[in-house]
Amino acid sequence: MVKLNLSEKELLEAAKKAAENSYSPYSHYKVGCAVKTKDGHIFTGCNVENASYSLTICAERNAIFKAISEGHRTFSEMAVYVDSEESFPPCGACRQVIYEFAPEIEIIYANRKAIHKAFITELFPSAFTLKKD
Ligand SMILES: O=c1ccn([C@H]2C[C@H](O)[C@@H](CO)O2)c(=O)[nH]1
Ligand SMILES: [Zn+2]
Repeated sequence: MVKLNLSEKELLEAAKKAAENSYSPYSHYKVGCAVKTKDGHIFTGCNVENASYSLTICAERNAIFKAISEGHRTFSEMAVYVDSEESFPPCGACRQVIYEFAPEIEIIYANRKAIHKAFITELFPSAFTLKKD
């Protein structure tokens, strides 16, 4: 079990709260994510499912896209919470999106029983990138 500092605890609490808004009548996985921008704002997101399953958006991408849409592009921390007894790190699609905006970020991912931490570079080695303007 990893130890969290105060800022990380606050972020995980925000992710947990966001999971309460999860719309997941198909998988029943309630996922919440909170990202902190380098200037200290917290944005949250939950997973939103659809009867056409592939249209589902994960909590992580929802949180990041909300921040980007509000003009925030630099992130220092991310926490993901799933209201379940099993934990999973972000899916492949989310890893690609996280890497785009925060290639050095450490991700806290937790469930009802355990807390884990991993850098995006560990989860997503050899990332696909392009030169930016
Ligand atoms: O990184 C992930 C992986 C899955 N989910 C959601 C999508 C779907 O609603 C449910 C089961 O895949 O979990 C996330 O929110 N984040
Ligand atoms: Zn995902």
